[in-house]
Amino acid sequence: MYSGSGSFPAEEMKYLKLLSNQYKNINSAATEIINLKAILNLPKGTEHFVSDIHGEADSFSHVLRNASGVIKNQISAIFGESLRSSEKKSLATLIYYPEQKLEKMAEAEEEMAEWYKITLHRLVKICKVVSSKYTRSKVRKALPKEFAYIIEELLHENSASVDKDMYYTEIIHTIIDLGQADRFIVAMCNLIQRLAIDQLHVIGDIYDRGPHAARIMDILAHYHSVDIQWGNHDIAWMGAAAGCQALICNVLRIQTRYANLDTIEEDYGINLLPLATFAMDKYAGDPCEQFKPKGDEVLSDKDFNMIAKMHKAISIMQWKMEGQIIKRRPEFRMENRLLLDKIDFEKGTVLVDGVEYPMNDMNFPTIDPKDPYKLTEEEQEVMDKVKSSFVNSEKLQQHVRVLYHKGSMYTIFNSNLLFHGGIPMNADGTLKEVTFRGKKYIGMEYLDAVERTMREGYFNKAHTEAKRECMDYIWYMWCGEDSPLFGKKKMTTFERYFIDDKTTHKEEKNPYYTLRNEESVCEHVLEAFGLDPKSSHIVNGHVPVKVVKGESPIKANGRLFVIDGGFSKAYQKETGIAGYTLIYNSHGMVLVSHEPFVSTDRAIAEEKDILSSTVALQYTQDRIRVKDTDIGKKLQESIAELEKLLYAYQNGIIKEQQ
Ligand SMILES: O=P(O)(O)OC[C@H]1O[C@](O)(COP(=O)(O)O)[C@@H](O)[C@@H]1O
Ligand SMILES: [Mn+2]
Repeated sequence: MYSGSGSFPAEEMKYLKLLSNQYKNINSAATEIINLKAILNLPKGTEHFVSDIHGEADSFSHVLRNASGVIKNQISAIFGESLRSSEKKSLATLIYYPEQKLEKMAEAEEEMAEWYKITLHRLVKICKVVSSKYTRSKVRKALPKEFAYIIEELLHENSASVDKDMYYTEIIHTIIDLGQADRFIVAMCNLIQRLAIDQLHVIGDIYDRGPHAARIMDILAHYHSVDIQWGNHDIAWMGAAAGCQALICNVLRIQTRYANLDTIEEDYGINLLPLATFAMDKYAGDPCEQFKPKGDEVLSDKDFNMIAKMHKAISIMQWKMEGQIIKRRPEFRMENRLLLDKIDFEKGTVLVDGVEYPMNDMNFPTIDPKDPYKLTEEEQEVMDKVKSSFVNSEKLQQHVRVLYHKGSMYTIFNSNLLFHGGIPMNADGTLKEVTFRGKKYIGMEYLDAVERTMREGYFNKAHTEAKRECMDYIWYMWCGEDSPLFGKKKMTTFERYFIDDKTTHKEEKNPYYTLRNEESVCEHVLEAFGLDPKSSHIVNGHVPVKVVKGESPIKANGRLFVIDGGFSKAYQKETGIAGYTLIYNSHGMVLVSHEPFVSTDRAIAEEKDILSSTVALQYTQDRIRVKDTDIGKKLQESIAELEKLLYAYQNGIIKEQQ
């Protein structure tokens, strides 16, 4: 309680008077204080962390729907042995995919009215548990409008008296009689899904490799509470959407590499015809051996060959556009990536860091050895058309704005520091000083400066030098050595396509990626971000955890988690699993690993859930409450202000309003 003496300083008075417009008298201020104090004592909401989704919308969506296995566990905890395991499975499937499951039930179930009744009672039970740690007002906000009142009644039912029991049974009857059961069940299932995850954190790399990044972006755009830490693949798309030609080429190269043209053409309405026609003509007799698309997509021979040609055409354009950036930005110090001018067109070799290697492909009809970084007229035409499609794609621009709006380079949330890649570090574990746009930065300040540039590159006026400069920097963040999102000495894309000697494919990582295994190093990073080194954690993605080789996602004695578990199918043979979710609930932290997801169809028809297992736990002794969280701190500040207002009312400093 505030125990001041006399009046308040002028500034404070101004603020309290404003506050008194909202809490007009002693009663309303006191009520609000009581409410806020009650919230402080509730268990903290559950946070889920995922990363490196790489276009795998179906498994990502499933993991959201089943709350990384939490809902299934809750069903078991609530119903225990009182339900058969097949019934529990069926209930779980209903909660994850209510519309589809209802349709199936309508076909198969003979006693539909009875099924509705039993199901509604079960759903109410689950809903009660998942909503129990939120305030009524928060649950109310999550309720679909049309059923808000009824659901609230049902949630706060405690059938102590016979009368009440009849009342609730009557509600359920009426819902069924009025033919509203389906809609009502869908509403309840969505509510359970929504309440199971209070805050979602995406630690980057939503895009590339997998087929449906656009669908993931649609889900995130409408998600009730999410923050995104940009990954290198996300910023590649952000730069491409801003109009950076080198990144447009990169994005298209990766889409053709994984034969994911649907995202480009269907989701984003980007016309690839100019590229396809050009590639079919220019590389007509070329089998484009090195550019055959990856993945298990079934393609006709015709499509397969066409995509390979497009893949090669856009890759050559990429190296040209990148070469132009490297030449106009000597400050990037990326001259070792200028390889087109190191090709010996007679000998069929290339010089990489002074060593000569044979090239496995020498058909370069568009490269002029005297001016290898210049686009041909035709390439320029393709570039112009494709670029215009990117900057004018309404859907892409909308998704990129979501990335800007909900995303950032790093986030600090409830004492956890989240970022996709790494913080540039010296070999001795100190943070590396980086020169960025002519100024020197370290650690957090560097990431802040990068973030400003990321925003400027997109939002600044088109056709200005400032915007162009920022777009070049966005490209640097995709593949530059000192990029916190990339953090490897070089991206050896050219070598991977054209040099068979695998030693040239190596991409040496910044010391951060090994030093982060040490607790003291993580503590140092946490401190540099203003966090308590003994109680905070770092959460990273970006580098797949090679579980098959015995690598652990938990590093530095539990100070750091790497949660790139391989949502991406292409990386599952490396990781041996199909993704992680880190869960931070009121009991502590839990890391859950997921088995591969088969398909949404089988998840519904055969009730196949993702098998998830707990790989690590960090449980606290006392339950973590809202007062221990960031929101709790804000609430405590509000309470302090309200107590001052109360004091002002009680001591005649501010007049009560009616
Ligand atoms: O496996 P792919 O698709 O060939 O990609 C390899 C490239 O992807 C990268 O690993 C970057 O992607 P990630 O951020 O997903 O690691 C590069 O370092 C590497 O050159
Ligand atoms: Mn990455």
